[in-house]
Amino acid sequence: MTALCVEGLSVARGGVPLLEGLSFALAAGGALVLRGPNGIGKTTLLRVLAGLAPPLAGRIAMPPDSAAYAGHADGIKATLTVEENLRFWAALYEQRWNGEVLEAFGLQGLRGRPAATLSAGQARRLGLARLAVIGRPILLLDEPTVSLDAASVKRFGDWLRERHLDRGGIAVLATHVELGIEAPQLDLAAFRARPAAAGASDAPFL
Ligand SMILES: Nc1ncnc2c1ncn2[C@@H]1O[C@H](COP(=O)(O)OP(=O)(O)OP(=O)(O)O)[C@@H](O)[C@H]1O
Repeated sequence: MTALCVEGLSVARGGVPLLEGLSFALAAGGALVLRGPNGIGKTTLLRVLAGLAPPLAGRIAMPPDSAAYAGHADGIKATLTVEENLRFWAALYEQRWNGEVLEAFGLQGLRGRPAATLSAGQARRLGLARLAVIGRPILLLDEPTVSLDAASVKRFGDWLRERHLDRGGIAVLATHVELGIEAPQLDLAAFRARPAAAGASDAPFL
């Protein structure tokens, strides 16, 4: 059964430690909402969990090839249509194509449109629909509802609850928006990295 376990994790950005001593565990069906002010390190943490950047310290345990990160860049191929993009991703991840995803993300009327012509919210819906076709059980979601209207937020929340979490998926989300899922919140302010202790630098040699 899929699980995500984080122990004593510290992360840095641009060489600057941001968060330290993070531990949490999620079993199948579990979700966690990351909270904290701008710049605390939510994106950095999600990228480290996704394996896109190395941790400073600590351990991340999950089954191999089980996570997908969805960040600010939607990763959409502009010259392909909406449906071609989704079929491309499904094939890349060796998943069976199922056209139901178009309806689940409100894309059926846009299936033949070149992705380059989508509005910001429509492109975001396509980027989120990617998550539904690649079949990864652990979703790492960075502000997934940016640019979405209220109906699209609800549609995504419903999909996440009914089609992902209720089927044993896991999600870690940075979001300020209510998605209608039951999830504990982790306030990252409590894990802000302390400045290096006095005397720890090599200033005497400068
Ligand atoms: N390329 C970079 N090089 C150095 N520092 C960076 C870089 N990108 C971001 N930072 C800094 O790293 C810190 C953490 O950024 P991060 O994007 O993880 O925060 P966040 O909690 O996701 O913020 P927000 O809520 O604004 O999206 C911030 O202080 C930011 O200014």
